[in-house]
Amino acid sequence: MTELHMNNVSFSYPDGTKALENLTLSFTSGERVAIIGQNGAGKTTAVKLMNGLLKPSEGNVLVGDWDTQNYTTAKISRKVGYVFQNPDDQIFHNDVESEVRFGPKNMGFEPERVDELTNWAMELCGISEFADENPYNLPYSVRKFVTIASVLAMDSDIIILDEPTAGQDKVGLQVLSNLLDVLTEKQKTVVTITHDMEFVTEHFQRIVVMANRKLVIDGDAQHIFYNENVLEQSMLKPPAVAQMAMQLGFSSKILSKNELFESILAQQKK
Ligand SMILES: Nc1ncnc2c1ncn2[C@@H]1O[C@H](COP(=O)(O)OP(=O)(O)OP(=O)(O)O)[C@@H](O)[C@H]1O
Repeated sequence: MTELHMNNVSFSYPDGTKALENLTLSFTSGERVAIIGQNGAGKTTAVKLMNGLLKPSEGNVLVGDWDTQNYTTAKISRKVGYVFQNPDDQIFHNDVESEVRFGPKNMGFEPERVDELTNWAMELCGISEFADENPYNLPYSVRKFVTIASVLAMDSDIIILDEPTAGQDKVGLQVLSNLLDVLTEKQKTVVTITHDMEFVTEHFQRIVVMANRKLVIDGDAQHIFYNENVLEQSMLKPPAVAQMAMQLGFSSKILSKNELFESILAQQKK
C-alpha cells in the first residue's frame, strides 16, 4: 500500500501562470477524498502533480518513498492511476476492450491476470456490453467509464478521478457510487475532483476545498458547508438539502435528505 505526500508544493505553467501555491496534503492507504472548488482553483493541476504528469516548481511530491521529480510518469502511473478530465485526451484505441486491456498488458502482467483485470474493470464500470464498440461511437458519459476502467485495470494503489460525475445521469452516478465502495473495500486510495456537492456529501468523509491556487480547508462536510467563511472564500454552494435546512431554520448541521426528513418529523411531533 502506498501513501502520498505533497509538501509545500507550488507550480507554474511554462507560460508563467501560477496555478498552485504552497499545497501540503497527505493521503493514507484506503482513504477516499473529494477535492472541490471553483473552476481554475488549481484542482486538476494538484492531481496531475500527484501522478507525475506535472513536476513541482517548488516543494516535493512523494509517492511512497519515490520523489516524483526522479521518476517518469509511466513509472509513477503504476502506483497512481489518473483518469483525465476529458476522456478524449485519454482514449486511443478503436475498441473499448483494447483500450482497457492496454494498461495491464503494458505493465507486463501475466495474460490471465490481464484478462481478469480487464473483465473486472469493464464490469465494475458497466461497459462490458460495449467491449467491441469504437469508444468514439459511444456517448461522453460512457467514454468516461471507458477511461475509468482503463485506469482501474492497472490495479494501482492510488486512483485519481478528475470530474467523473460530469455528464452522468442517475444510473451513471449509481455505477460510480458502487465503484467507490468496491475500491474502498480493496483498500485503494481514491481522490476525486467533482462539482457535484450532493455526490460529495453522500460519498466522502474527507473533503479538500481549494480556491485561488490554494488549500482553503481539509475537513468533513459539516465543517465546510456550514462555515460561511469557507463558502465565501471558495464561492461554493452547499448541497440543496443543506440550503433548505438553513432556510427552514434548523440549527443541526443537516446534510442528507434523511436527516432533513427526520428533523421535520421531530418538529411536527413537538
Ligand atoms: N496548460 C496550462 N497552461 C497555462 N495555464 C494553465 C494550464 N492549465 C491550467 N492553467 C491555469 O492554471 C490555473 C489552475 O487551473 P486548474 O485546471 O488546475 O484548475 P481547476 O480547479 O482544475 O479548474 P476546473 O474545475 O476548471 O478544471 C487556472 O488559472 C488555469 O487557467
